[in-house]
Amino acid sequence: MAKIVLKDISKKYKDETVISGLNLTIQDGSFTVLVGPSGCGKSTTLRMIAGLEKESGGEIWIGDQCVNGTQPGLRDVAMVFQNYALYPTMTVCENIEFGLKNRKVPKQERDALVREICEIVALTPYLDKKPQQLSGGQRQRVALARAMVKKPQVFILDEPLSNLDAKLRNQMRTELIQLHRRLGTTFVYVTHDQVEAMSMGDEIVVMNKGVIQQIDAPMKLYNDPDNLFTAQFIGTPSMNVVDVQAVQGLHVDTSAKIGYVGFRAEHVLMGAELRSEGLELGGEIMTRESLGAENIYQIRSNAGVLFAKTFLSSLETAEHTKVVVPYNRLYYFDPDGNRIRETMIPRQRNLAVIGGALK
Ligand SMILES: Nc1ncnc2c1ncn2[C@@H]1O[C@H](COP(=O)(O)OP(=O)(O)OP(=O)(O)O)[C@@H](O)[C@H]1O
Repeated sequence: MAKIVLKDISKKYKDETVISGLNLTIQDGSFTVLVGPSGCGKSTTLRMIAGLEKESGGEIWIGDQCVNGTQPGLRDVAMVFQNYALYPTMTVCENIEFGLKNRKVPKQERDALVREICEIVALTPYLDKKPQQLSGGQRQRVALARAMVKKPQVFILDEPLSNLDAKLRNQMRTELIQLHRRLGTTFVYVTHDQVEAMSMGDEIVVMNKGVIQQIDAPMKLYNDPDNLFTAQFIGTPSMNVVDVQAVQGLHVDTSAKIGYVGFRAEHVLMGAELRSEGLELGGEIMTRESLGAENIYQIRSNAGVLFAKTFLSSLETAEHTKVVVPYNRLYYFDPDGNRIRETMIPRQRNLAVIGGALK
């Protein structure tokens, strides 16, 4: 087990800086997920920790060792990738023990290790099979087992589930969470899928354009985002955000300049739930997505398309509707997208209106 510390890390490819001034501490034994849109620098960060990519500046510490310049094989880190990279001509057993053989681990010890690990990842019945005789999930387990026999201080997983179908992906997520609990080793996991990040990580690092936006536990990110990027990246549907210019009658006590007002779809009140205090908007219901107990509506308002989520019985599409968001459910951001936390509920407790007069 080991804590990982990245100090002022930068990475350039030729003239292009893809990461600059990145500082990150990954706690010993945590399941830390790096998440962000494609190209934001997640894999590059991971590959620098593993030693597969050289940092252009800064220091990387694993445990009490600065590993700048240390070869990947000597970092006590095991990696699992999206493409399992198994040897097709070798059996499951041979694939798993390959690294041990290279390290000249005696046969008896090798056999015991392979048996132990295969029990954990439920591969014992498949030891003599070749990779092409296995399902995607089983192949991914072989890749995991191959990493596990090294008994590394740190597991690094780069989108390991993205080749699996939705059902198997769900199952493997649960298996990985259980595996992490069982091993107690530091897991660093990369995904572009915020749902995967939220369901697996105990600590989530949200990245955008090579810059860390926020590091927090999943629900803290969702309920208390530091900025517009995190607010809109985490959660489905995404947080509704309107330009403050589109809002009339909102009086907020704050010293900061408000640029945007945000609210979550599930905090939108409709029909019988409507109140006489809050942010009110009207519009046409464009679509209704029924999730069984809940409905998600896309509403076209004067301030753009907004989402509302409710357990109330269905409203019809094309219907004109009025909705209200209570003041204590509003998030405020400055014109640069930074969260404004020090706000007071509006002095005038009445309705503010989005998008001008209602029809
Ligand atoms: N070998 C390379 N040479 C030049 N540019 C690179 C190289 N590898 C990555 N990049 C650039 O660095 C940036 C970060 O890439 P990286 O693969 O880390 O992103 P990512 O967040 O993991 O994206 P994805 O989810 O698509 O894998 C991208 O703009 C990419 O084009």
